Amino acid sequence: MDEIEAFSNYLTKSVNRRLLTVLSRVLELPDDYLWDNVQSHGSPTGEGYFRHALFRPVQKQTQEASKGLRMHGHTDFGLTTLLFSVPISCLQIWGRDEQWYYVPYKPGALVINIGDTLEIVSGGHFKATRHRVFRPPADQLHEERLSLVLFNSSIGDLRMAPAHDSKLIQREGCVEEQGVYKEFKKLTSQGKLVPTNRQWREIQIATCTDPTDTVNNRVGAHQVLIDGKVMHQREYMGVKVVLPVIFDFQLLVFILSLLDS
Ligand SMILES: O=C(O)CCC(=O)C(=O)O
Ligand SMILES: [Fe+2]
Repeated sequence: MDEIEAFSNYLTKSVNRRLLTVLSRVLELPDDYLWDNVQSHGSPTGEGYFRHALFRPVQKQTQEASKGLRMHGHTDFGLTTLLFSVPISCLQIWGRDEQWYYVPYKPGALVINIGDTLEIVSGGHFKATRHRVFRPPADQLHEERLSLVLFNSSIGDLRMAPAHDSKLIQREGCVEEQGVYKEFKKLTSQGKLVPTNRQWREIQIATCTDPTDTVNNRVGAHQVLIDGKVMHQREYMGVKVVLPVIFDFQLLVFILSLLDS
């Protein structure tokens, strides 16, 4: 336990703090701005957590119900997420060309996701990383996968808002046309309160949808068609969150091959 605590402390107070320094500098804020004003403190991970999970290969029935999906496309709620690069490829990110890509394995590397809070604090200059967990390529389907993730959380009572002290935001304004920032902006411009970091975090964790739920994971339930693309749509506290599913032809071929065998 002591070792885990020391490791969490190191990841949060050394690695993440330096990361927040770099991100503060990009926003032309004092070096410790994000660490002092947004990062949650009080324990090794503040209100965030360090998660260690070992995933076993999934059974055929689960594989078919989930269509290979292990976690829906989403953005993390907080400031930054630190994921340890692992040799079993499951983590995917959404590319600018609107395709999902496996994050390549780099021994000893950390994968850093930008979370919703950081997107909003940065006035949309940083985009929250859209990612999902998907079945690995065929040659890794029977392997166990270790997932080590540090979620850096932001101060629970804080309402999410752009850092108006940022010289970058003062000079260039906010980037309003995308992501969760756009939805938050809509609420504030209607004079409504946006959720606090704690509310945003808790509702997302509590209502996380199950990829094997064949009742809700279909168009007309949790999914909608936008410009011919299948999107996963949820609403949390008046904030609409729409994330891509897309139809995967490789997957169709894979399922048909399972039915054949
Ligand atoms: O297990 C992983 O690689 C990522 C998990 C994840 O994205 C999450 O828990 O938010
Ligand atoms: Fe995530």
